[in-house]
Amino acid sequence: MSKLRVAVLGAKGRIGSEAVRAVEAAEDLELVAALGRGDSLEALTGTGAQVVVELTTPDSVMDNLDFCLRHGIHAVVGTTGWTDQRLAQLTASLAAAPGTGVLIAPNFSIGAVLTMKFAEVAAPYFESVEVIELHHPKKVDAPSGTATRTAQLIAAARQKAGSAPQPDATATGPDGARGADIDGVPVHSVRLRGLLAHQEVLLGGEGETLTIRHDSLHHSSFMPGILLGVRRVVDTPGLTFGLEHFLDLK
Ligand SMILES: NC(=O)C1=CN([C@@H]2O[C@H](COP(=O)(O)OP(=O)(O)OC[C@H]3O[C@@H](n4cnc5c(N)ncnc54)[C@H](O)[C@@H]3O)[C@@H](O)[C@H]2O)C=CC1
Ligand SMILES: O=C(O)C1=N[C@H](C(=O)O)C[C@H](O)C1
Repeated sequence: MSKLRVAVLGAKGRIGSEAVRAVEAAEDLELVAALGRGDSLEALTGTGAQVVVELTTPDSVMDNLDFCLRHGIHAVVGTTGWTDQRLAQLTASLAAAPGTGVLIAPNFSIGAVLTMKFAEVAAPYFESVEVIELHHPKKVDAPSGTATRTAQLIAAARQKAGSAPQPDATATGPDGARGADIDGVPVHSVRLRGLLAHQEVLLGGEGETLTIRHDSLHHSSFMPGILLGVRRVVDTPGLTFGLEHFLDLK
């Protein structure tokens, strides 16, 4: 059986360099390009890449995906910065590229995907829900893509269940003291030397709390999810948002 031809964008970055090693080590995949900032995307067509793993920056991802879709190259995207407007733009580009698949995964680690799922299930059962994400200090975006997605899932689950607004008597204090408001869910971002990627979802009800915590201790935690995405995206045209769809968790 012929190997799937894979390219990595952001190949010199923290997660991109780990992805290069993971693709090289996979027997059913062939790494055909490992591109960094400034490298020409023409290498993708020149090498016949079938799938791109996009691990760059929010300011690069849209142009890179535009190139991929114009050339019928599938994409597995870990880069953050996904707004409704960007998703609408991508959906329009995908409509003009029938048969091409894009997976956007806010988080590729199984534990983080399960954290999001557990939080979504638990959220309607508690009065209060807040998210704390903790990352290394070189991260450029806040809140993290994972925390943003977690808060959106929590808010949607609470709205569906008819949950009341969260209790919060805060009337004074500096801006930001209560975190970012993502669909009514407070999200707090910590940037700390020594950390990699961590998240806690705190839920509170009458006389009890529940804490759901996940820790990515090494970039290797994201690799099985990336490889799963590469193998599945080629048979999944259109936009898939969230690795849970490839884990049969939805
Ligand atoms: N979904 C997930 O599970 C994960 C997502 N991420 C996300 O992946 C992205 C990258 O994270 P890190 O590796 O920590 O950042 P990083 O800054 O270490 O790496 C990004 C790399 O992309 C390169 N780059 C920028 N524009 C480029 C372009 N147009 N073409 C090719 N390369 C380009 C940069 O020069 C840099 O080497 C971030 O958005 C981060 O949040 C990170 C870890 C896990
Ligand atoms: O920048 C990171 O490191 C990470 N980014 C993703 C995010 O913003 O959620 C995934 C993970 O948290 C690591």
